[in-house]
Amino acid sequence: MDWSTMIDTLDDLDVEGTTVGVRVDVNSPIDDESLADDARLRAHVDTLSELLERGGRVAVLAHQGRPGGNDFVSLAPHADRLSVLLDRPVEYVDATFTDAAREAVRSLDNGECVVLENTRFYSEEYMEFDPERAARTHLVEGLAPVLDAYVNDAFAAAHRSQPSLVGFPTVLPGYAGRVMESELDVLGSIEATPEPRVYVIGGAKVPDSIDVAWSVLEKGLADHVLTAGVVGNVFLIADEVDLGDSSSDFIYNQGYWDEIDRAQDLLDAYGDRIALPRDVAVERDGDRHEIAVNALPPRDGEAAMDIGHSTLAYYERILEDAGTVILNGPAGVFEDETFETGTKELYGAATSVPMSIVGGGDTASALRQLGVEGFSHVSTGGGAALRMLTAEPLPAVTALENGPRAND
Ligand SMILES: Nc1ncnc2c1ncn2[C@@H]1O[C@H](COP(=O)(O)OP(=O)(O)O)[C@@H](O)[C@H]1O
Ligand SMILES: O=C(OP(=O)(O)O)[C@H](O)COP(=O)(O)O
Repeated sequence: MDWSTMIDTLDDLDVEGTTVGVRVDVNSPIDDESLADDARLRAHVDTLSELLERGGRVAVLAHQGRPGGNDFVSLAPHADRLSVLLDRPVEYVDATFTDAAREAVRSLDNGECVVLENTRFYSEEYMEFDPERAARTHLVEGLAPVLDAYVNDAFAAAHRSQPSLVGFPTVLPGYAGRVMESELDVLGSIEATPEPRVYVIGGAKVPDSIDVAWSVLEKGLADHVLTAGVVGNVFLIADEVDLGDSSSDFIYNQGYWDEIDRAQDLLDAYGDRIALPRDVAVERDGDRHEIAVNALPPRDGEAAMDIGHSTLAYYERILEDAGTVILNGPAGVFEDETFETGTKELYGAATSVPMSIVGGGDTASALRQLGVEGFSHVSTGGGAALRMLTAEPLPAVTALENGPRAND
C-alpha cells in the first residue's frame, strides 16, 4: 500500500502558530518511578524538534504502562528528560483534558512545549472504541477544542484503537509524524520480503502474540513460528508439558490462562509450522540450570525463566535457512544476567538472516543492554510492528486515512 497518498505528513502542515496535539509513544521501562531507558523518547526528538523549530505550539500526549502495573506512573520524568533531549524547557502538567490542561495548552507560545499527564490515568483511554465513539470520549471532547491539528507519531501504539489514537484524528486534521512515516515506509510491504519467513514470538504479551501467530499462519505469511519467553511457556503447557506450579501460577496471575486453549487450537491447526522450546532454564542453587522438556516438571518453586541451549540450537538451524526473520519479545527474563543467554544468542543468530526486523520496547531495550546489533530494522513498536507484518491494518493509521485533511 502506498500510504503516502492517503495520509498527510509534517510536510503538509503549516506549523507556525498552530497548536498541535502530538501523540507519541514514550512507554518506557521504569525503575522506582524513574526512566530506566530513554530510547523511545529519543525516537521522537526529530518530530518534536521540527514542530517546535517551525513555530508550533506543542501539547504532547502519551501513555505509560498499564493500570495496576509498577510502570503505571506519571509522565513527569518523561517531561524532564524531553526537556534535556530537546534542549528547551518542557513544562509538565498533571492533567490531560481538564480546565488546567486546556489553560496550559492555550497559554503556549510559538516554539513552546507541554507534556500532558499519562492518558491512561483516565479510564476511557484504556478501552478500545471505533473512531467515532472515541471522538466522543471526555479526553477528546475536552482537549480537541484547544488544538488546531493532531500529529500521530506513536507508531508503537498504533495497533490500539484508543481515544488518543483514533478519536483526535476523527475530529481534527491528522498528520503522521516522522517516526510514523519511517515505520510505515519500512514495514508496509511484508509480502515483498524474502522467504522462507520466520516469526519469533517471545516476551510476555501472550494474547497479542497468539493473535499474530494465528494471522500469519492462516495467511501463509509464516513458514515457521518460533515460540519463547512466557509465550513459549504457554505453548508448552498447551502441548501438555508440566512446567510446574511457579510458571503456571505466573501465567494464571497474568490473566492468560485462557490463552492455553487458544495455543492448543493453534497447535492443532498449524502444529507443523510452530516450534516449541526443547528445554528451559530455571534457577537452582543460585545458578542457571537447564532442564529438557521431557525431564520436566522442575523442582518446587522453580520457574521457566529462559529457553535452554538445546532450543537455541534447534531455532538457530531454522534461522540458517530463513530469508526474513521478524522478532518480538525477549526469549527469557533478560533483566537477570542468569537468564539473558536465550535472548542474546537467539537475537544474535537472527542478525545473520538477510532481512531481520525486530520490534518492541522491552526487546529493543534488551538488545541495547546485551549489545546485540546488526538488524535490518529495529522498529519502535513490538505489537504494532508485528500487526503490520501480518498485513493487518493498524487502527490509528486507518483513523488518519479516514479523518479530515486540512485541504478537504
Ligand atoms: N520466561 C519468562 N518468564 C517471565 N517473564 C518473562 C519470560 N520471558 C520473558 N519475560 C519478560 O517479558 C518481558 C518483555 O515482554 P514484552 O513486553 O512482551 O516485550 P516487548 O515490550 O518487546 O513487546 C520482559 O520484562 C521479560 O522479563
Ligand atoms: O510498549 C508498547 O507496545 P510493545 O510492548 O508491543 O512495544 C506500546 O506502548 C503499547 O503499549 P500497550 O501494549 O500497553 O498498549
